Amino acid sequence: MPARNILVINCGSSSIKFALVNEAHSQFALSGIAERLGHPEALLRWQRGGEQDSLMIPGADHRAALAQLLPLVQGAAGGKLHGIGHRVVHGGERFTRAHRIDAQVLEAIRATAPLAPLHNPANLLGIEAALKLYPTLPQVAVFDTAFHQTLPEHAFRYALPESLYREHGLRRYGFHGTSHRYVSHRAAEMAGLAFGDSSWLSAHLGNGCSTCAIVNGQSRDTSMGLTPLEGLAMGTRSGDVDPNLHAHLNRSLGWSLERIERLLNHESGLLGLSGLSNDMRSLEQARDQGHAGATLAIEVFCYRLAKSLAALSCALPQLDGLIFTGGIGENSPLVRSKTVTHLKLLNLSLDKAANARCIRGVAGAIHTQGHPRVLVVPTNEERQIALDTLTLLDH
Ligand SMILES: Nc1ncnc2c1ncn2[C@@H]1O[C@H](COP(=O)(O)OP(=O)(O)O)[C@@H](O)[C@H]1O
Ligand SMILES: CC(=O)OP(=O)(O)O
Ligand SMILES: [Mg+2]
Repeated sequence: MPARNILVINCGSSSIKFALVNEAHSQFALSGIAERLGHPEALLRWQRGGEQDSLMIPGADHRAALAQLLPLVQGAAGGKLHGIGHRVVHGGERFTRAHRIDAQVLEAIRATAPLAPLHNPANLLGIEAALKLYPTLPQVAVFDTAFHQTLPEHAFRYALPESLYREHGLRRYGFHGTSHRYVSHRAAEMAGLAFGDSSWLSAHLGNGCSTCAIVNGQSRDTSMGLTPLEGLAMGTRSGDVDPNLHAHLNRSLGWSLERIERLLNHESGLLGLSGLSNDMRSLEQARDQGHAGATLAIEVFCYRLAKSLAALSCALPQLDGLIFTGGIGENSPLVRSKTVTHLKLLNLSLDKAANARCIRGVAGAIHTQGHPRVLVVPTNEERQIALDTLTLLDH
């Protein structure tokens, strides 16, 4: 049987990230992004075999952008596309693994939308547009939350009255599960350990950031909660704040819920602290030039990350290694070094040269000999989504 092609779609509110994944090749045949959807300056950018290209698609919505994508995808797949895998951020308690999309699954994703108002409605837009455009192709939903459904109750419950959990689903769900699962599996391979018999801490540091404790192949605790706002300081998200902040801003400044939601999701984190940028690359450059806001933003980011990792170590019987992944985790020796400096009580220590070497997709061990493993493992959510999609289509 020839190697199969899966189109992977990660739909945001104003963008669609996509990749054409072939089960036999680690490089994507095609990948790209359609961004600023709904705006006059909407743009489709893609790369294929080292070549980059772009096309203005003024005013295109999700469906129009997908319609533009299809010929590119079909061309790169040689006319042979086996299915579509969709990233869905929130699957609630219903989904513990990937599911073939049908009317019931769509309804369940819709029902979960109030728990992820920034993510699930966008994911649904992508799925509905793809179903209309490609009605005969099998389509699969792969959930960020699914991997975390193994959290024990003492880790997933908030200290709130039980009825809020039972009647309204208020609990910690966790996100980035596809990435934490992929990198911890790879880390076990790199270390020569069995995934089912090893314990890891993982830090996924992209625009959204989260940590996870993985024991014997299962997620046991994670830093994100009911929504992807809880936990670490991120690009534009605040992470943990005092729960009384909402009431305080409302009473003392008269801010509405919408205003507070915008503050915490879009104006905080690295951007809010630095007053400059949500992009770690820009902040590192500004820090080198003595920018006080950028310096503080990086310090807060790393300290909070270390604090979260130390807290999650409570969920581990032993530590077989700490994993760094995501755009920042894979590319910033500075963030890795500052974070590990706060974790001396976990006996962590980095090898300076190895830490400097692991950037731009280079995987490797960066710890000092005789200390617990620290690994840089490039994530590949698209590949994991494609593999989950193929596994489901095989059954
Ligand atoms: N060389 C680098 N040094 C520091 N940070 C980097 C570097 N390259 C990328 N990043 C950071 O990675 C983050 C984006 O991560 P990524 O995983 O691509 O995001 P997303 O969650 O959108 O997939 C940004 O903060 C970006 O600045
Ligand atoms: C769940 C989440 O935070 O996703 P992203 O990192 O793609 O924003
Ligand atoms: Mg990414």
